[in-house]
Amino acid sequence: MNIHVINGPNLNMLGIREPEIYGKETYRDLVYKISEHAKTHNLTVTFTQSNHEGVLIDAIQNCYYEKVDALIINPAAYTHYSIAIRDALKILDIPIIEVHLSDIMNREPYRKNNMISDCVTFTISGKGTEGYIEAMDYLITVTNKVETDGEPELNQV
Ligand SMILES: O=C1C[C@@](O)(C(=O)O)C[C@@H](O)[C@@H]1O
Repeated sequence: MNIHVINGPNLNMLGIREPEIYGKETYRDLVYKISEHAKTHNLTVTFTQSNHEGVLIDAIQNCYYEKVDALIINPAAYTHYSIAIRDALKILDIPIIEVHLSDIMNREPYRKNNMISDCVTFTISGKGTEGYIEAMDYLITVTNKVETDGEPELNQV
């Protein structure tokens, strides 16, 4: 399985940026953690981090062209107001897991506004960097289930 991981604005500043909210691990630590987990489970992961909305949209569209199997995305602040990112996610017909390091539903009221939650497979919020690992584990479980269960209606004689 080949998974793309997209992180939005200011997530490159993890470890420096409000560590009491987002933790002490850096973006580099996050990429390492995800990559190590991917290695042990035979997954291919690629990454995009950008502070620019258009770059994030290009990365989402690229998942379509590159035939990526699943997307893990933390659009950061764009979660709360980007119709353009919402529209781009609607293009994809693959599992999309939305991850937030912090618990966005229990912070400032404006973070409750979520433009993408109804376009994603599910949302993991408030689990720090472990949220990305949980998203990968979910994708592994779902993929194994599809492989094990097969497509019974096609196999029936
Ligand atoms: O930049 C971020 C990070 C965030 O997506 C998170 O991971 O907790 C939550 C957003 O509200 C915020 O703007």
